[in-house]
Amino acid sequence: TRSTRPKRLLRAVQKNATRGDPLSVISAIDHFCRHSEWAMNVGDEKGSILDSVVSELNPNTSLELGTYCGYSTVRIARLLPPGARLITLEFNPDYAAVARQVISWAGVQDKVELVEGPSGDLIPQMKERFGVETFDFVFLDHWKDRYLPDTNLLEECGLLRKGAVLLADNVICPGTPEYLAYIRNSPRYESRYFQSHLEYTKVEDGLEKSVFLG
Ligand SMILES: O=C(NC/C=C/[C@H]1O[C@@H](n2cnc3c(NCCO)ncnc32)[C@H](O)[C@@H]1O)c1cc(-c2ccc(F)cc2)cc(O)c1O
Ligand SMILES: [Mg+2]
Repeated sequence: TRSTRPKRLLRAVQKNATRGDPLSVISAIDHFCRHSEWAMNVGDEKGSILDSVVSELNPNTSLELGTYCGYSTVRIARLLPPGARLITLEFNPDYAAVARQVISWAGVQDKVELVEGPSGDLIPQMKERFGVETFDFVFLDHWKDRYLPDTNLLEECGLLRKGAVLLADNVICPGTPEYLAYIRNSPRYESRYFQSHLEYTKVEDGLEKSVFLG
């Protein structure tokens, strides 16, 4: 079947990374994206900021919107304490199939639940179907015009714990203007911008970290 960029990325992981070694999977993907084909992973520079937010928070229950090839899924999952879990949502079955293999190559599959489907349908099912009480951490990296509606959905479904952290990728490039305007002006959030660069480039981009105040 036709080769796609995610499939070529997966082949690079299987060729260059060591099974069960998440760091080797992360660096194999970063190398592939720098030297072979750019891909929309959060990347190493913004990835280090993601790592520090996750390590400081030590979240028990995390949500990722937009798995793509599983790069940030692996970055987050490798830092989670035993018993903690990450639910990641991906509605493209081809991307989901690649991500499942990247996640298991890294050996973090026991901490990750990849659910195929659109976030708009799945978020309201988190409590009943997935036994989630509230999320401690949410990483937003899916369609940029869906950050705000999905944040409102998480609020409406009572899925954010007081003190929960939302970390949004690409708030500059491609940009998420409606989301930024909302989250920076809402009295229910305390936000901070972490300046960085678009993955594998010198273009400015950054992450917005927002604490839900309840
Ligand atoms: O567009 C970007 N990301 C989108 C990610 C989409 C992934 O998430 C999945 N997805 C989307 N919506 C939903 C959904 N729910 C919503 C729909 O129901 N529910 C579940 N899964 C969903 C897709 O299937 C993909 O797997 C981006 C672009 C650049 C970029 C910058 C500069 C450039 F020049 C070019 C590109 C850089 C980045 O870091 C970026 O993240
Ligand atoms: Mg992104």
